[in-house]
Amino acid sequence: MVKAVAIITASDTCFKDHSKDASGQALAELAQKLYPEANIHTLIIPDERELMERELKYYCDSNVDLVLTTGGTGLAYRDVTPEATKAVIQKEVPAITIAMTIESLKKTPMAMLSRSVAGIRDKTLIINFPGSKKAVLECFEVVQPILSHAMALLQNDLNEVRTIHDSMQIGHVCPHSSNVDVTKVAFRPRVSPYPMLEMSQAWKIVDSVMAEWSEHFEIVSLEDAIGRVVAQPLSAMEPMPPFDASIKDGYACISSDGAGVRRVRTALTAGDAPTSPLLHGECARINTGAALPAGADCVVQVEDTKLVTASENGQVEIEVDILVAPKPQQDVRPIGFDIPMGTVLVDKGDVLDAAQIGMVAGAGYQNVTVRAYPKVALMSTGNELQEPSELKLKPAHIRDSNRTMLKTLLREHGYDSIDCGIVRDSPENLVAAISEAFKRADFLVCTGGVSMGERDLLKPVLLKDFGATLHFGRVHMKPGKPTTFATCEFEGKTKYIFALPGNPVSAYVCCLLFVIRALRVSSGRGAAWAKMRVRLDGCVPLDPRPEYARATVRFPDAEDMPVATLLGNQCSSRLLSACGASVLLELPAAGPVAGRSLPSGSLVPALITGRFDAFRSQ
Ligand SMILES: Nc1nc2c(c(=O)[nH]1)N[C@H]1C(S)=C(S)[C@@H](COP(=O)(O)OP(=O)(O)OC[C@H]3O[C@@H](n4cnc5c(N)ncnc54)[C@H](O)[C@@H]3O)O[C@H]1N2
Ligand code: MOO
Ligand SMILES: [Mg+2]
Repeated sequence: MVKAVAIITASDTCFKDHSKDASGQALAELAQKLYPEANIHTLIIPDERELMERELKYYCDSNVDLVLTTGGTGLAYRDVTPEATKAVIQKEVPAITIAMTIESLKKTPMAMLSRSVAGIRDKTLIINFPGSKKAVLECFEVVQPILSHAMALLQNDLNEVRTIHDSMQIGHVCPHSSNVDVTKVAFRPRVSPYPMLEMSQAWKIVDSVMAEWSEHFEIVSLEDAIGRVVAQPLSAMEPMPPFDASIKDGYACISSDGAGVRRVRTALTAGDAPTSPLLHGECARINTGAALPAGADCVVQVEDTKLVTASENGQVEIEVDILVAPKPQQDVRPIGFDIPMGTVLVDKGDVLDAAQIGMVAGAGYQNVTVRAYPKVALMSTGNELQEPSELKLKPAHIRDSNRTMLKTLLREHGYDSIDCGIVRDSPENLVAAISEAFKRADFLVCTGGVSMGERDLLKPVLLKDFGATLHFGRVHMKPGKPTTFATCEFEGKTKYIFALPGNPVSAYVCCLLFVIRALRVSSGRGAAWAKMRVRLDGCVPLDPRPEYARATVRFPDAEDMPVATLLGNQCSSRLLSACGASVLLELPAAGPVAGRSLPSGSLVPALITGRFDAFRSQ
């Protein structure tokens, strides 16, 4: 267990201006990612041997597990980090720096000029890294696989050491190995072998894998086209309006007649076909949307007229007075005013909304060709699960809430799914059910069985039985840490697997953040959720992992920021914390300061994943 890591930057330049310390910053981020629960201490000192020795001793004697230095390893006069390190270590571990050098030499012969040292003082491992960010990133990748084992050896953690040795015997140590023997529970890895990716990396992977999705098309009726992505443009085959139409209820006139009394020749309501042309001195009573008679070039609204004579029974207007001289084209929509013929009504890539669908319907289309959605299969895994409809709960059982939730969540975002039921936690059951799901769908979204328990079999089954490529198996996020994304070839087709954690809130959040994102990318829509900044209306404790906290939002005043209220306890099992959520607050990780919280009034980014008609606040 790594509780504390220290990063020391040795550089005269960075000591004067801390903002220049890119390599120390990079090391701190890498260490935090690898050991999210650890305290990370950072320090910048000038290239002074005595100072370096003092700080190395201080951290080692304070029981820091790992000290990583950056800088001062070269040939310059003031480069003294290796000398200081040699002075404090009791045993050198030369192969660590040899491995780093071998790897760096593949990139640049300059690696020959690094004099890095690695060694141990009591129970602390010290490693010198070069002073550039690029070199730090490359060298860290080299040493990362041995760090946890080295820590376990130094801390005399016999269990951990034995597990790693055993798993080396049976081939467990490679994170993406398919050689996983799920029958040997004692030899299962006790530390997750899956690298913990940052959210941004995980999203990048999802986006790039889904970008490979081959486009398919389907024809759907306009009524089913809401939210779909247009694959073939549609153009107006006729102008809108198809005739000169009145914009007002009034009288169609000849503008050159000016103001004055007119004989009311006829009455035209919407849908009436005009008969003979108007003559000078005449007008036609007309309604909004009706076609103007030939000869008329303007409409005078009824408010600007006065009755002069009418039939005795009041049924017929005979003469009206036009009080204001009209202008040509006044209150007339000429042919094609709204949509000229040939206008592109919807273009390739448009995401259809109700207005577009109405416009296309108005142009005479009944169907539209859109990007096909992937077929999605939904499956819950777990020996403890019962169908929600079962009347009585068996001992230690719960009803499956995830499947119904995910089905409706997907539907809310426009995606149908195929129900593949509940699958029990055994390799045979999982293999049979996953094969069946692959026959029916392109995407498999399943929940449960992705963490560290001996019944968490999804990852080994995907790797061993389906030869899947695991793109990631852990993400630095809460909730959803063990979220898994894999692809595999099945009967000549690529299948996309989102194995979400079983905890209902984790399944909910990860469906929004990964599955819906992937569905959007694969159907040609933008990946990202719209974001806004909100003001917290209470103090919010921070988790060691970056957190997607569920909250409602209110808009107190047009001038003010929207205000977010957390939906109670954010425990991953408590689905109440997602009920009525309008947003997922993007809370930062607490970082090295344990117990850190954001004070009330802090501004945080929020992903808009829900509606704003939330009914609850707790
Ligand atoms: N030793 C460790 N244990 C756990 C870790 C870890 O890192 N080390 N991670 C925790 C985290 S974080 C999560 S999230 C969960 C993920 O668990 P799994 O994906 O393996 O899911 P299960 O173990 O099958 O179930 C977890 C939880 O959720 C309930 N569940 C499962 N399916 C459903 C469903 N369809 N409807 C309702 N509730 C469901 C299940 O009963 C469990 O309570 O692992 C932690 N453990
Ligand atoms: O990541 Mo888990 O989803 O915290 O409970
Ligand atoms: Mg589990």
